[in-house]
Amino acid sequence: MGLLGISFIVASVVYVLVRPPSWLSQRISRWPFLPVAITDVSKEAAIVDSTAPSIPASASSAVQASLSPDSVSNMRSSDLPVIPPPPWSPTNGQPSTPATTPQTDASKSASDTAAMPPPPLPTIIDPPVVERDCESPTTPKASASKPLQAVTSFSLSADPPAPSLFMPPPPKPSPQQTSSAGRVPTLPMFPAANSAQRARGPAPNRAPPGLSPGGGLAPPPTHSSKPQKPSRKVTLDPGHSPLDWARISGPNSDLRGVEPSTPYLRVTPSMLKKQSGRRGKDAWMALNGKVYNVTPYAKFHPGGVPELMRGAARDGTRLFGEVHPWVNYETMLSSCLVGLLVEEPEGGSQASKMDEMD
Ligand code: HEM
Repeated sequence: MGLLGISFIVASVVYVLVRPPSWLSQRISRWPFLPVAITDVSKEAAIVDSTAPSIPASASSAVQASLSPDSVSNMRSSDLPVIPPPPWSPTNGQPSTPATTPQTDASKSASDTAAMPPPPLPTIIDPPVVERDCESPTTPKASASKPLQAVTSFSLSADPPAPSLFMPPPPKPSPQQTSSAGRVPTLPMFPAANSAQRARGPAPNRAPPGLSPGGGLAPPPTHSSKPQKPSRKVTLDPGHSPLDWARISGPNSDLRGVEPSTPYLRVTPSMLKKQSGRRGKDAWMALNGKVYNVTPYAKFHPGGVPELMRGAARDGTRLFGEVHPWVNYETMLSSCLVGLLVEEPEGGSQASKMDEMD
Protein backbone atom coordinates (compact mmCIF):
# COMPACT_ATOMS: atom_id res chain seq x y z
CA MET A 1 0.00 0.00 0.00
CA GLY A 2 2.80 2.33 0.93
CA LEU A 3 4.65 1.37 -2.20
CA LEU A 4 1.59 2.27 -4.24
CA GLY A 5 1.38 5.73 -2.56
CA ILE A 6 5.05 6.42 -3.16
CA SER A 7 4.82 5.41 -6.76
CA PHE A 8 1.77 7.72 -7.19
CA ILE A 9 3.68 10.65 -5.73
CA VAL A 10 6.68 9.93 -7.94
CA ALA A 11 4.40 9.75 -10.96
CA SER A 12 2.80 13.07 -10.04
CA VAL A 13 6.15 14.77 -9.66
CA VAL A 14 7.32 13.36 -12.96
CA TYR A 15 4.13 14.53 -14.64
CA VAL A 16 4.49 18.03 -13.21
CA LEU A 17 8.05 18.14 -14.43
CA VAL A 18 7.13 16.83 -17.82
CA ARG A 19 4.05 19.03 -18.25
CA PRO A 20 4.29 21.90 -15.88
CA PRO A 21 1.29 24.21 -15.77
CA SER A 22 1.70 27.73 -17.10
CA TRP A 23 1.83 29.38 -13.68
CA LEU A 24 4.43 26.92 -12.53
CA SER A 25 6.57 27.35 -15.61
CA GLN A 26 6.53 31.12 -15.10
CA ARG A 27 7.63 30.76 -11.53
CA ILE A 28 10.25 28.23 -12.48
CA SER A 29 11.60 30.60 -15.11
CA ARG A 30 12.14 33.24 -12.41
CA TRP A 31 14.07 30.89 -10.21
CA PRO A 32 17.73 32.01 -10.36
CA PHE A 33 19.12 28.71 -9.33
CA LEU A 34 17.67 26.84 -12.20
CA PRO A 35 20.06 27.03 -15.17
CA VAL A 36 17.56 25.75 -17.63
CA ALA A 37 13.83 26.47 -17.83
CA ILE A 38 11.89 23.88 -19.61
CA THR A 39 9.34 25.39 -21.95
CA ASP A 40 6.36 23.75 -23.42
CA VAL A 41 7.60 24.07 -26.93
CA SER A 42 10.97 22.51 -26.36
CA LYS A 43 9.36 19.81 -24.34
CA GLU A 44 6.85 19.03 -26.99
CA ALA A 45 9.54 18.94 -29.60
CA ALA A 46 11.55 16.64 -27.44
CA ILE A 47 8.60 14.40 -26.86
CA VAL A 48 7.55 14.27 -30.46
CA ASP A 49 10.93 13.41 -31.84
CA SER A 50 13.94 12.81 -29.72
CA THR A 51 16.14 12.46 -32.79
CA ALA A 52 15.27 15.91 -34.13
CA PRO A 53 17.79 18.66 -33.46
CA SER A 54 16.77 20.28 -30.24
CA ILE A 55 16.93 23.92 -29.45
CA PRO A 56 19.70 24.95 -27.09
CA ALA A 57 18.30 25.30 -23.65
CA SER A 58 20.05 28.56 -23.06
CA ALA A 59 18.51 30.13 -26.13
CA SER A 60 15.11 28.84 -25.23
CA SER A 61 15.40 30.10 -21.70
CA ALA A 62 16.58 33.46 -22.96
CA VAL A 63 13.65 33.75 -25.28
CA GLN A 64 11.30 32.63 -22.62
CA ALA A 65 12.82 35.03 -20.14
CA SER A 66 12.56 37.88 -22.57
CA LEU A 67 8.84 37.16 -23.05
CA SER A 68 7.94 36.70 -19.43
CA PRO A 69 4.95 38.75 -18.28
CA ASP A 70 7.04 41.02 -16.09
CA SER A 71 9.54 41.74 -18.81
CA VAL A 72 6.83 42.19 -21.39
CA SER A 73 4.98 44.64 -19.21
CA ASN A 74 8.19 46.72 -18.87
CA MET A 75 8.91 46.72 -22.56
CA ARG A 76 7.79 49.25 -25.13
CA SER A 77 6.32 48.32 -28.43
CA SER A 78 9.53 49.20 -30.23
CA ASP A 79 11.43 46.79 -28.07
CA LEU A 80 9.23 43.85 -29.06
CA PRO A 81 10.67 41.62 -31.73
CA VAL A 82 9.00 41.64 -35.05
CA ILE A 83 7.63 38.16 -35.79
CA PRO A 84 6.83 37.53 -39.41
CA PRO A 85 3.88 35.29 -40.03
CA PRO A 86 4.82 31.82 -41.01
CA PRO A 87 4.36 31.05 -44.68
CA TRP A 88 2.23 27.97 -43.91
CA SER A 89 0.02 29.69 -41.37
CA PRO A 90 -3.67 29.47 -42.32
CA THR A 91 -4.28 32.72 -40.42
CA ASN A 92 -1.97 34.78 -42.50
CA GLY A 93 -1.89 38.34 -41.26
CA GLN A 94 -3.30 37.39 -37.89
CA PRO A 95 -1.10 37.94 -34.88
CA SER A 96 0.61 34.70 -33.98
CA THR A 97 1.09 33.30 -30.55
CA PRO A 98 3.52 35.49 -28.68
CA ALA A 99 5.02 32.55 -26.81
CA THR A 100 7.40 31.74 -29.63
CA THR A 101 10.16 33.58 -31.38
CA PRO A 102 11.14 33.37 -35.05
CA GLN A 103 14.00 31.05 -34.24
CA THR A 104 11.93 28.72 -32.12
CA ASP A 105 9.07 28.85 -34.59
CA ALA A 106 11.23 27.84 -37.50
CA SER A 107 12.87 25.12 -35.53
CA LYS A 108 9.51 23.90 -34.32
CA SER A 109 8.18 23.77 -37.84
CA ALA A 110 11.20 21.88 -39.00
CA SER A 111 10.99 19.47 -36.15
CA ASP A 112 7.27 18.97 -36.64
CA THR A 113 7.73 18.31 -40.31
CA ALA A 114 10.48 15.84 -39.57
CA ALA A 115 8.59 14.25 -36.72
CA MET A 116 5.25 13.90 -38.46
CA PRO A 117 5.39 13.63 -42.19
CA PRO A 118 2.24 14.55 -44.06
CA PRO A 119 -0.17 11.70 -44.27
CA PRO A 120 -0.24 9.81 -47.51
CA LEU A 121 -2.84 10.84 -50.00
CA PRO A 122 -5.88 8.62 -49.90
CA THR A 123 -6.03 6.25 -52.74
CA ILE A 124 -9.36 5.99 -54.52
CA ILE A 125 -10.29 2.41 -55.06
CA ASP A 126 -12.94 1.63 -57.58
CA PRO A 127 -15.82 -0.32 -56.07
CA PRO A 128 -15.92 -3.88 -57.21
CA VAL A 129 -18.38 -4.56 -59.98
CA VAL A 130 -21.20 -6.62 -58.63
CA GLU A 131 -22.07 -9.47 -60.87
CA ARG A 132 -25.77 -10.04 -61.36
CA ASP A 133 -25.50 -13.76 -61.14
CA CYS A 134 -23.43 -13.87 -57.98
CA GLU A 135 -25.36 -14.74 -54.90
CA SER A 136 -24.42 -12.20 -52.26
CA PRO A 137 -25.95 -12.27 -48.81
CA THR A 138 -26.35 -8.52 -48.94
CA THR A 139 -28.46 -6.44 -51.23
CA PRO A 140 -26.67 -6.04 -54.56
CA LYS A 141 -25.52 -2.50 -55.20
CA ALA A 142 -26.23 -0.82 -58.45
CA SER A 143 -23.22 -0.07 -60.52
CA ALA A 144 -22.70 1.82 -63.68
CA SER A 145 -22.05 -0.38 -66.60
CA LYS A 146 -21.28 0.36 -70.17
CA PRO A 147 -24.14 -0.25 -72.57
CA LEU A 148 -23.72 -3.28 -74.70
CA GLN A 149 -25.13 -1.49 -77.73
CA ALA A 150 -24.49 1.94 -78.96
CA VAL A 151 -27.10 4.51 -77.99
CA THR A 152 -28.56 6.41 -80.86
CA SER A 153 -27.96 10.11 -80.80
CA PHE A 154 -29.83 12.79 -82.64
CA SER A 155 -28.31 15.93 -83.92
CA LEU A 156 -29.59 18.89 -85.84
CA SER A 157 -26.51 19.20 -87.93
CA ALA A 158 -26.63 18.57 -91.64
CA ASP A 159 -24.09 15.82 -91.39
CA PRO A 160 -25.53 12.37 -91.91
CA PRO A 161 -25.79 10.47 -88.65
CA ALA A 162 -23.45 7.69 -87.88
CA PRO A 163 -24.67 4.24 -88.85
CA SER A 164 -26.67 2.74 -86.02
CA LEU A 165 -26.79 -0.80 -84.80
CA PHE A 166 -30.57 -0.71 -84.61
CA MET A 167 -33.05 -1.52 -87.31
CA PRO A 168 -32.26 0.43 -90.44
CA PRO A 169 -34.81 3.02 -91.58
CA PRO A 170 -37.40 1.90 -94.08
CA PRO A 171 -36.60 2.49 -97.70
CA LYS A 172 -37.89 5.62 -99.29
CA PRO A 173 -41.09 5.05 -101.25
CA SER A 174 -40.78 4.98 -104.94
CA PRO A 175 -42.74 7.48 -107.06
CA GLN A 176 -45.29 4.78 -107.92
CA GLN A 177 -45.90 4.00 -104.25
CA THR A 178 -46.22 7.68 -103.45
CA SER A 179 -48.97 8.16 -105.98
CA SER A 180 -50.92 5.16 -104.71
CA ALA A 181 -50.43 6.14 -101.06
CA GLY A 182 -52.41 9.33 -101.59
CA ARG A 183 -55.58 7.42 -102.36
CA VAL A 184 -58.10 6.63 -99.67
CA PRO A 185 -57.98 2.95 -98.79
CA THR A 186 -61.10 1.17 -99.88
CA LEU A 187 -62.82 -1.38 -97.69
CA PRO A 188 -64.27 -4.56 -99.10
CA MET A 189 -67.97 -4.42 -99.84
CA PHE A 190 -70.16 -5.63 -96.98
CA PRO A 191 -72.21 -7.68 -97.40
CA ALA A 192 -70.37 -9.23 -100.26
CA ALA A 193 -71.84 -8.80 -103.72
CA ASN A 194 -72.50 -12.52 -104.06
CA SER A 195 -73.83 -13.04 -100.51
CA ALA A 196 -77.29 -14.27 -99.58
CA GLN A 197 -77.98 -11.00 -97.78
CA ARG A 198 -77.78 -9.05 -100.99
CA ALA A 199 -79.78 -11.73 -102.80
CA ARG A 200 -82.70 -11.16 -100.40
CA GLY A 201 -82.74 -7.47 -101.20
CA PRO A 202 -82.95 -4.53 -98.81
CA ALA A 203 -84.23 -4.98 -95.27
CA PRO A 204 -88.04 -4.66 -95.07
CA ASN A 205 -87.83 -1.74 -92.63
CA ARG A 206 -85.35 0.17 -94.75
CA ALA A 207 -86.25 2.32 -97.66
CA PRO A 208 -84.42 1.48 -100.85
CA PRO A 209 -81.23 3.48 -101.22
CA GLY A 210 -81.79 6.77 -102.92
CA LEU A 211 -85.35 7.31 -101.73
CA SER A 212 -84.53 8.26 -98.18
CA PRO A 213 -82.03 11.04 -97.46
CA GLY A 214 -81.27 9.47 -94.10
CA GLY A 215 -79.63 6.41 -95.61
CA GLY A 216 -82.70 4.19 -95.53
CA LEU A 217 -83.15 4.35 -91.77
CA ALA A 218 -86.59 5.99 -91.85
CA PRO A 219 -89.27 4.18 -89.84
CA PRO A 220 -91.55 1.97 -91.87
CA PRO A 221 -95.01 3.25 -92.64
CA THR A 222 -97.59 2.17 -90.09
CA HIS A 223 -101.35 1.84 -90.51
CA SER A 224 -102.24 2.79 -86.96
CA SER A 225 -101.55 6.50 -87.35
CA LYS A 226 -104.44 8.86 -87.91
CA PRO A 227 -104.79 9.74 -91.58
CA GLN A 228 -104.19 13.32 -92.31
CA LYS A 229 -107.61 14.97 -93.00
CA PRO A 230 -108.63 18.60 -92.98
CA SER A 231 -110.13 19.58 -89.62
CA ARG A 232 -113.96 19.92 -89.55
CA LYS A 233 -114.09 21.60 -86.18
CA VAL A 234 -116.27 24.71 -85.95
CA THR A 235 -115.85 27.92 -84.00
CA LEU A 236 -117.92 27.57 -80.87
CA ASP A 237 -119.85 30.47 -79.33
CA PRO A 238 -118.36 32.09 -76.25
CA GLY A 239 -119.15 30.14 -73.11
CA HIS A 240 -119.49 26.85 -75.07
CA SER A 241 -116.00 25.43 -74.77
CA PRO A 242 -115.39 21.85 -73.64
CA LEU A 243 -114.44 23.21 -70.18
CA ASP A 244 -117.78 25.06 -70.00
CA TRP A 245 -119.60 21.84 -70.85
CA ALA A 246 -117.63 19.97 -68.19
CA ARG A 247 -118.63 22.59 -65.63
CA ILE A 248 -122.40 22.58 -66.34
CA SER A 249 -122.63 18.80 -66.85
CA GLY A 250 -121.36 17.81 -63.46
CA PRO A 251 -122.40 14.61 -61.67
CA ASN A 252 -125.25 16.38 -59.80
CA SER A 253 -126.81 18.05 -62.85
CA ASP A 254 -129.79 16.67 -64.73
CA LEU A 255 -130.00 17.57 -68.41
CA ARG A 256 -132.32 14.79 -69.55
CA GLY A 257 -135.14 17.22 -70.46
CA VAL A 258 -137.80 15.14 -68.56
CA GLU A 259 -139.31 15.38 -65.12
CA PRO A 260 -136.64 14.91 -62.47
CA SER A 261 -138.68 12.23 -60.80
CA THR A 262 -138.90 10.26 -64.04
CA PRO A 263 -136.88 7.06 -63.88
CA TYR A 264 -134.73 5.81 -66.72
CA LEU A 265 -137.01 5.05 -69.67
CA ARG A 266 -137.19 1.98 -71.84
CA VAL A 267 -136.96 3.72 -75.18
CA THR A 268 -138.21 1.87 -78.18
CA PRO A 269 -137.10 2.69 -81.72
CA SER A 270 -140.53 4.26 -82.37
CA MET A 271 -140.12 6.49 -79.35
CA LEU A 272 -136.58 7.41 -80.40
CA LYS A 273 -137.76 8.26 -83.88
CA LYS A 274 -140.07 10.97 -82.50
CA GLN A 275 -137.13 12.78 -80.71
CA SER A 276 -135.52 14.43 -83.72
CA GLY A 277 -135.06 17.91 -82.24
CA ARG A 278 -137.81 19.38 -84.31
CA ARG A 279 -141.27 20.58 -83.39
CA GLY A 280 -140.18 21.64 -79.98
CA LYS A 281 -138.85 18.22 -79.00
CA ASP A 282 -135.38 17.35 -77.77
CA ALA A 283 -133.01 15.34 -79.95
CA TRP A 284 -132.33 11.86 -78.65
CA MET A 285 -129.47 9.64 -79.86
CA ALA A 286 -128.85 6.01 -79.13
CA LEU A 287 -125.19 5.00 -78.62
CA ASN A 288 -124.35 1.38 -77.79
CA GLY A 289 -127.80 0.65 -76.28
CA LYS A 290 -128.16 3.86 -74.25
CA VAL A 291 -130.36 6.80 -75.25
CA TYR A 292 -129.04 10.34 -74.60
CA ASN A 293 -130.71 13.72 -74.90
CA VAL A 294 -128.03 15.53 -77.00
CA THR A 295 -129.96 18.83 -77.27
CA PRO A 296 -128.16 20.49 -74.30
CA TYR A 297 -124.81 19.43 -75.79
CA ALA A 298 -125.45 20.59 -79.36
CA LYS A 299 -123.91 24.07 -78.97
CA PHE A 300 -120.86 22.53 -77.25
CA HIS A 301 -120.18 20.00 -79.99
CA PRO A 302 -116.82 20.84 -81.62
CA GLY A 303 -118.01 19.45 -84.93
CA GLY A 304 -121.01 21.74 -84.97
CA VAL A 305 -124.73 21.28 -84.44
CA PRO A 306 -125.59 19.94 -87.94
CA GLU A 307 -122.97 17.19 -87.68
CA LEU A 308 -124.31 16.17 -84.29
CA MET A 309 -127.89 16.12 -85.56
CA ARG A 310 -126.97 13.53 -88.17
CA GLY A 311 -127.29 10.98 -85.44
CA ALA A 312 -130.45 12.38 -83.82
CA ALA A 313 -133.65 10.25 -83.49
CA ARG A 314 -131.72 7.04 -84.37
CA ASP A 315 -128.94 4.71 -83.40
CA GLY A 316 -125.79 6.75 -84.09
CA THR A 317 -123.24 4.18 -82.90
CA ARG A 318 -121.77 3.43 -86.29
CA LEU A 319 -121.68 7.10 -87.31
CA PHE A 320 -120.05 8.13 -84.06
CA GLY A 321 -117.41 5.47 -84.43
CA GLU A 322 -116.60 6.53 -87.95
CA VAL A 323 -115.84 10.13 -86.91
CA HIS A 324 -114.22 9.95 -83.46
CA PRO A 325 -114.14 6.59 -81.78
CA TRP A 326 -111.66 7.91 -79.16
CA VAL A 327 -114.19 10.34 -77.64
CA ASN A 328 -115.44 9.30 -74.18
CA TYR A 329 -119.11 10.07 -74.78
CA GLU A 330 -120.34 8.15 -71.69
CA THR A 331 -118.62 10.53 -69.31
CA MET A 332 -119.45 13.62 -71.32
CA LEU A 333 -123.16 12.80 -71.63
CA SER A 334 -123.70 11.15 -68.24
CA SER A 335 -126.15 13.89 -67.16
CA CYS A 336 -128.04 13.51 -70.44
CA LEU A 337 -128.83 9.78 -70.13
CA VAL A 338 -132.57 9.19 -70.71
CA GLY A 339 -132.81 5.44 -70.69
CA LEU A 340 -132.04 2.21 -72.50
CA LEU A 341 -132.87 1.36 -76.05
CA VAL A 342 -135.17 -1.64 -76.16
CA GLU A 343 -136.85 -3.53 -78.94
CA GLU A 344 -140.44 -2.80 -79.95
CA PRO A 345 -143.09 -4.88 -78.18
CA GLU A 346 -145.09 -7.35 -80.28
CA GLY A 347 -148.32 -5.31 -80.40
CA GLY A 348 -146.68 -2.02 -80.16
CA SER A 349 -145.91 -1.73 -83.81
CA GLN A 350 -149.59 -2.35 -84.80
CA ALA A 351 -150.84 0.18 -82.24
CA SER A 352 -148.44 2.71 -83.57
CA LYS A 353 -149.68 2.03 -87.08
CA MET A 354 -153.25 2.67 -85.89
CA ASP A 355 -152.13 5.90 -84.31
CA GLU A 356 -150.59 6.91 -87.63
CA MET A 357 -153.89 6.13 -89.40
CA ASP A 358 -155.67 8.38 -86.98
C1 HEM B 1 -123.15 10.74 -84.20
C2 HEM B 1 -123.15 11.96 -84.54
C3 HEM B 1 -121.90 12.79 -84.55
C4 HEM B 1 -121.27 13.29 -85.60
C5 HEM B 1 -121.67 13.09 -87.04
C6 HEM B 1 -120.13 14.02 -85.16
C7 HEM B 1 -119.22 14.68 -85.94
C8 HEM B 1 -118.08 15.34 -85.51
C9 HEM B 1 -117.15 15.99 -86.35
C10 HEM B 1 -117.23 16.07 -87.84
C11 HEM B 1 -116.22 16.49 -85.61
C12 HEM B 1 -114.99 17.27 -86.03
C13 HEM B 1 -113.83 16.29 -86.18
C14 HEM B 1 -112.61 16.99 -86.54
O1 HEM B 1 -112.46 17.34 -87.72
O2 HEM B 1 -111.78 17.20 -85.66
C15 HEM B 1 -116.53 16.13 -84.26
C16 HEM B 1 -115.76 16.43 -83.19
C17 HEM B 1 -116.11 16.08 -81.95
N1 HEM B 1 -117.21 15.46 -81.56
FE1 HEM B 1 -118.65 14.78 -82.67
N2 HEM B 1 -120.10 14.01 -83.83
C18 HEM B 1 -121.15 13.26 -83.41
C19 HEM B 1 -121.52 12.96 -82.14
C20 HEM B 1 -120.84 13.37 -81.07
C21 HEM B 1 -121.22 13.09 -79.75
C22 HEM B 1 -122.49 12.31 -79.32
C23 HEM B 1 -120.25 13.59 -78.98
C24 HEM B 1 -120.11 13.58 -77.54
C25 HEM B 1 -120.81 13.47 -76.61
C26 HEM B 1 -119.28 14.19 -79.83
C27 HEM B 1 -118.13 14.81 -79.39
C28 HEM B 1 -117.16 15.34 -80.22
C29 HEM B 1 -115.94 15.86 -79.76
C30 HEM B 1 -115.45 15.87 -78.34
C31 HEM B 1 -115.25 16.31 -80.85
C32 HEM B 1 -113.86 16.91 -80.86
C33 HEM B 1 -112.91 15.76 -81.21
C34 HEM B 1 -111.51 16.21 -81.21
O3 HEM B 1 -111.21 17.30 -80.77
O4 HEM B 1 -110.71 15.41 -81.71
N3 HEM B 1 -119.66 14.04 -81.11
N4 HEM B 1 -117.72 15.45 -84.26
